Amino acid sequence: MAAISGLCPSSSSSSNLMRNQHSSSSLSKTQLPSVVSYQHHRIEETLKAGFSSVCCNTWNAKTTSILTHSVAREVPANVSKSTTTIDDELAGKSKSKKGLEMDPQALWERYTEWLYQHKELGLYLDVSRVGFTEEFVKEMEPRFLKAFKAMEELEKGAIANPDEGRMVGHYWLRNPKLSPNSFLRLQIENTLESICAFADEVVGGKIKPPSSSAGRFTQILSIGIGGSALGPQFVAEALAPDNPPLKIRFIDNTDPAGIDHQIAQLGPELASTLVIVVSKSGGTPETRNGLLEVQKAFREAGLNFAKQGVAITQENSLLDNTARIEGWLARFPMFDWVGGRTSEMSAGIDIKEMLAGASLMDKANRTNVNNPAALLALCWHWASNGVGSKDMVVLPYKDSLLLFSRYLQQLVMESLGKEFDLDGNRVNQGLTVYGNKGSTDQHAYIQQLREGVHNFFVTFIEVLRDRPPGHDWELEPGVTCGDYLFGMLQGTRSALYSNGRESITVSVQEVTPRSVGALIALYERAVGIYASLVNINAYHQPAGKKAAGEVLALQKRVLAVLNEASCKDPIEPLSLDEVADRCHASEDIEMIYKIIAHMAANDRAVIAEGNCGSPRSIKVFLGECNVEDLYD
Ligand SMILES: O=P(O)(O)OC[C@H]1O[C@](O)(CO)[C@@H](O)[C@@H]1O
Repeated sequence: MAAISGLCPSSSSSSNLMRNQHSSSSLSKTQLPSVVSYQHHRIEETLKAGFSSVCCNTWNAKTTSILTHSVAREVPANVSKSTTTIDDELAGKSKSKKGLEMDPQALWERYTEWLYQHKELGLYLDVSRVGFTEEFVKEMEPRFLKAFKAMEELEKGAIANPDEGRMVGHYWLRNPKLSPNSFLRLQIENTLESICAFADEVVGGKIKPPSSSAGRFTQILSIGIGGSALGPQFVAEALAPDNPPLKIRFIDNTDPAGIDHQIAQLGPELASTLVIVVSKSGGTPETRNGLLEVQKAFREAGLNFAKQGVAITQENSLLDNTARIEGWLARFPMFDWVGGRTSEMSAGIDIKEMLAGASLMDKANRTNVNNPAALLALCWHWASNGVGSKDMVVLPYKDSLLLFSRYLQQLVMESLGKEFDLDGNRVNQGLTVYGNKGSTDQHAYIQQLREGVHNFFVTFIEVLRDRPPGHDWELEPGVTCGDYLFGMLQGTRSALYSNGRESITVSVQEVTPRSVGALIALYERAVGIYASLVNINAYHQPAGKKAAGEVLALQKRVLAVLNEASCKDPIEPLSLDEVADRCHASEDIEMIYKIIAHMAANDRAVIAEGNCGSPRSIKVFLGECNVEDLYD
């Protein structure tokens, strides 16, 4: 508990949970925003909006001054209008009144006091622009203790996913020695070795496609969805070299036009394409559909799919069995105890380096002292009141990290978006994540973040190195292209702060397999800790794959009814009411209308007469009657 008390910047203990231990700052307790009680803060959200004054007014904020400030924020006439432009952003200033009230010295103190650094990884975490108070940190301490304990148990192999009765073992993937038994350890180590060996042989041309003039694989087509797509997509985008030995493209949906597009883009290179089908369960319909479409394209091109197909899935899943029976080129396991959204480290690009980065980050997150994931979780809890009342906007200022926001969207929202807590209470928890990339977004929705509805907090992802050494040049005196990107980030951070909008900044030296692994590990852990703080299971996905099944079952009944009526002589066109009635699904009449409209739009032998704008006028029948169907 003593260590936990160190959460507070005012503590004299050297064992601070998250605070920068190496700080030389002598910020005293009285300088902290200690007047606002946490409870009051919760009840009076307006006070929260006045956080900039908490931070800005020398950390000695008085309740009255916050209220005054808060009220001022609501009275536009008293506030000089923010008229910031890109130039202002580059100058790091906002013309809002609130900006003028800042106390830069106190802000600098808070920055240095709380700055987290992981020296070996070259990673920094700055939470100074999140306004959590000393009281808040203290109040959260017991929950953090519980979360750390739960994480310790999880890493030892506890059933941390109780709804599914599963262990949660993604941390073992980057440190197999942590596995609860030697069987699992060997499984992880052997899989890693066999994936690396396979990848080397594919890249080196030892494993080659059977009938390509290229003589080696030139393309990868990855088929998967959710965690079985977003991780590889993010990592490929972040880390692929300019001219990779194999180019990678993805099918991550059941949109036929999208699938056709990917196959068309491959053209004759289909013959030298390695198709990797990723599905933990091995039965996800979208992935199955992508596979069937691609297999059809192979057949039509006279190619043998099995010789170019790789399955990554749980042993004995439908996909695994299919791949085994059809004799696919290779099969690699996904483990029951690794969730799809945390499976990024189970196969990929230069995974050893990624694993090393993740492992270092895990180690840093395993301590009760100066723990970056706990610090993130604390900020999320503070910013969203522990109930997701604010959205998390993720802004990576680096093109290659574009997909990080989408990746985090799944990781965070699928893990935290839960109806019930661990005690069975309905809580409807969550934390909304969205984002694209800076500075591109500067010319889009950041306008609203800066001046509009205040329903978010921001996470900036900063990459310190602009380009590989030796490639930079000044496009105007003293200024490089990368300086602009830097200026955009810093200017936006300042402008948001001046307007009372909180932000976190995560900085890495460069985008490398190691830093990407560390980023993934940082967020995986933060999600796990946050889930403990709000008492939910982060590791299951009860809502998952239920969407299409009922609709497709109804579609089959509609087709059967239409077929029967259309085989009569003369054909019996039916109204929608009649179809619904004969399907015994009157309550689904709207869905029946949509099914018929969709089939008619796709030339599926359904003929609908009448005006689609007035569904009640429609009469429908099949262009072709299938007599055999009647006797099925
Ligand atoms: O890897 P699978 O089993 O195909 O699942 C794909 C995705 O579907 C979900 O299970 C539920 O939507 C995700 O968690 C997962 O990433």
